[in-house]
Amino acid sequence: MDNEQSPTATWQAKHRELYERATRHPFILSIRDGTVDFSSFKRWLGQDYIFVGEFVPFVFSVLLKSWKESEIKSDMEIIFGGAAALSDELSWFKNEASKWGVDLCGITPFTANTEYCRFLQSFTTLDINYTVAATAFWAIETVYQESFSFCIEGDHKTPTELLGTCQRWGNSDFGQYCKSLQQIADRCIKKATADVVREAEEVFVSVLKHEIEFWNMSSSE
Ligand SMILES: Cc1ncc(CN)c(N)n1
Repeated sequence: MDNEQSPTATWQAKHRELYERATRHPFILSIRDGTVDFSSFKRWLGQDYIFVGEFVPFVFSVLLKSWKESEIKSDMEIIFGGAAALSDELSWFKNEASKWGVDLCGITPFTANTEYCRFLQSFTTLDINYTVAATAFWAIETVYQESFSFCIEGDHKTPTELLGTCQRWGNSDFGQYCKSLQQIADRCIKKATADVVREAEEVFVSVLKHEIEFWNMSSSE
């Protein structure tokens, strides 16, 4: 990052309590300390497969906004890299579901998931600008990166069966990708009007709240 303050880092600090609840949720802590209930993990797996199905059009809508609104060519390359990886991600979910005996066809989304997916859909309209959408995209990916990387850092007791899942979002390449998304969001926010900056911050907070609800849904009966 350059010497100037990063707006997204400022928001991470300002909303620290919420940020911690999203990235250090009891569900994640239970994976890290090895006490996770595998039925919760299976619930998360099925629900997240549905979520990723909705995340695909969201990411492509960010890509389209970047093509239309960004003067920096590399933004599109970074976002397209993320979009292209989702095909592999959906295959990973199918493979993982068959390993765990989760029937992906028979899954009904829970309320928290439906509401998060509706939130994602709201970004696909043309009136949401690139700055706001790029902020949401960075925040969504970063919560997973910070959560799952914590499960494979230091003195963890993550069950062997879950290491692949944690590595999927916790690996350093994914971390680097999230940093690139953060740089995109920061650059856009620094140039945006006060109204857009306010909207982007609200969206950041909304992502954190949706992520917390998503973890709650996964870990509760
Ligand atoms: C709920 C949720 N948030 C984030 C991600 C990471 N793309 C995900 N797969 N699911």
